[in-house]
Formats: sequence, C-alpha cells, structure tokens
Amino acid sequence: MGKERLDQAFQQVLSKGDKAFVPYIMAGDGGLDILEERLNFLAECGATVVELGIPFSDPVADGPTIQKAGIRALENGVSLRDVIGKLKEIKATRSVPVVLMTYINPIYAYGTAEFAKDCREAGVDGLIIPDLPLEEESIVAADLAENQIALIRLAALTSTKERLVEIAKRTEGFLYAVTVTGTTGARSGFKENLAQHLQDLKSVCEAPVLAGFGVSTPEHVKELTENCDGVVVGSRIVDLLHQGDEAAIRELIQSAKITEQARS
Ligand SMILES: O=P(O)(O)OC[C@@H](O)[C@@H](O)c1c[nH]c2ccccc12
Repeated sequence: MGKERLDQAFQQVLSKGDKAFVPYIMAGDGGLDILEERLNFLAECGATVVELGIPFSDPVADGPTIQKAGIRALENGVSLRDVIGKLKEIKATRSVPVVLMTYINPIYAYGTAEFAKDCREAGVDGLIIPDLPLEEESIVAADLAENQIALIRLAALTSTKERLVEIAKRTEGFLYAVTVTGTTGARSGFKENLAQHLQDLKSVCEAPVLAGFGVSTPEHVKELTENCDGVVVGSRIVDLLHQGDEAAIRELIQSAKITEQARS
C-alpha cells in the first residue's frame, strides 16, 4: 500500500531494464463509471502507475486539453469526494497503483486529516499537488506520512540548484521533472539542455526521476528516457482516450519498454 507499493512498482520495471510510463487521466471524463475500465486498460497496456487528475475549477498548471477534460468531468458533477468513493469501491479489483493529482484547495476544503485517511482507505498510493511549494508542505505532509501516502514533488526548470537538491531529497515515490516552462500540453520539441538537466536531477535523487509535460510521441519517450527513469504523459493520453484510439495508447506506453532483442 501507499509509498511502498509505488517503490515496488518502479523497482519491478526498472530492474528489468524497462522505463516507467505513467499515463495521466482526468477522473470523471467520460463519467466515473468507466474509471475502473480505464485503469485496468492502462494497466494492461503496461502502465507502471496511473496519475489520476481531480477536476478543478481553477487549474492553473493545465493547458487546453486537460482543462477541457476537467470541464467535461465537472459537467458530469464529479468531485474529489466522488473520486475517492469510487476508488474505494474498486480497490479490490484495481490492478495498478494510483497517484492523485489535485490542487491544494480541494484538499484543504476536505480537511487534510480526513482526506489523508480516506485516501488510504481508498488505496491511493501517492499525491501530486502542483501548487504546494516546499515552504507550505506542512499543511498536509504529516497527515500523508501518517497514512503512508507518498508526496511526489515537482522539480521546475527554473528552480535554483540548491532548491532542486532539496526537492530531490524530499520527494517520495518519484521525482516529477517538469520539462518545460509553462502549462501541460503537447509541444514540438524540448530545450537543448534538458538532457543535462535530467542527468543533474538523477545525480542528486535516490527516487526514480520521471520527465513530464509535453511528452506525446514514442520518439519523445525514447529521447527523454535516455537521461531519466521514465515519463508522465497527460494531454496525449487524454486526447487518445477521448478519441477511443486504444491502439495508439498501447503503442505509446509500450515505447517505454526495451525491445526483446535488446533484452537478450
Ligand atoms: O499533458 P502533458 O503535457 O503530457 O503533461 C503531463 C500532465 O498532463 C499531468 O502530469 C498533469 C496534469 N495536470 C497537471 C498539473 C500539474 C502537474 C502535472 C499535471
């Protein structure tokens, strides 16, 4: 459960020589009733962990694709409480670890202690809270720790070296290395010095380092994972799910695995 389950999931993948692939989906996009089916589909495609977004009215880090998915979910009336309730219901049959991505406001409104306890009961393994800076972590850190839920930290491109070291030291589950300055969403390419940045993060981080933001093709996955342990892919997965293109999702996720040839 929790932190430990995340550690095991990454270890299992990385020890085989594969890279980790964490797809992001918006909870409630398409209705909460299809959540279980989607999680199990992603697991079956080879997802290491799934990042599950909570729809929110003011998603400051999100680009157009995820904003639209959030609006669809909000139109379905889906709240943080509903998502946790659904996860609790499907806990026994869910086959992939889940980390929730939510802004701090809904957690604060829920009550941090109750939220952390409910997350644990629902089998939530970790949390990504993009608008919670290091200095404010004490709002939730103790409650999450008490329930063995990992707090996954984000490393921005613009942070100072000292700050990145501190973030890398504190992170749990994995380190989310944000690859661009700006919001989520597909991009055509990455900064030239990104490879070095990822290597620098890896050299100071014991947890796996995963690159995310703007990753949308198997070529991106191959390129980025030369310098880190895996990727997080959001907008592209959300679009493909919305279009019902299961084959493309499978191909994208499988691109994080080394080929059988390379294995032998
Ligand atoms: O959509 P992209 O560019 O593939 O980026 C990942 C991303 O969507 C997902 O991790 C995410 C969605 N919303 C966020 C807010 C902050 C940090 C991360 C996220």
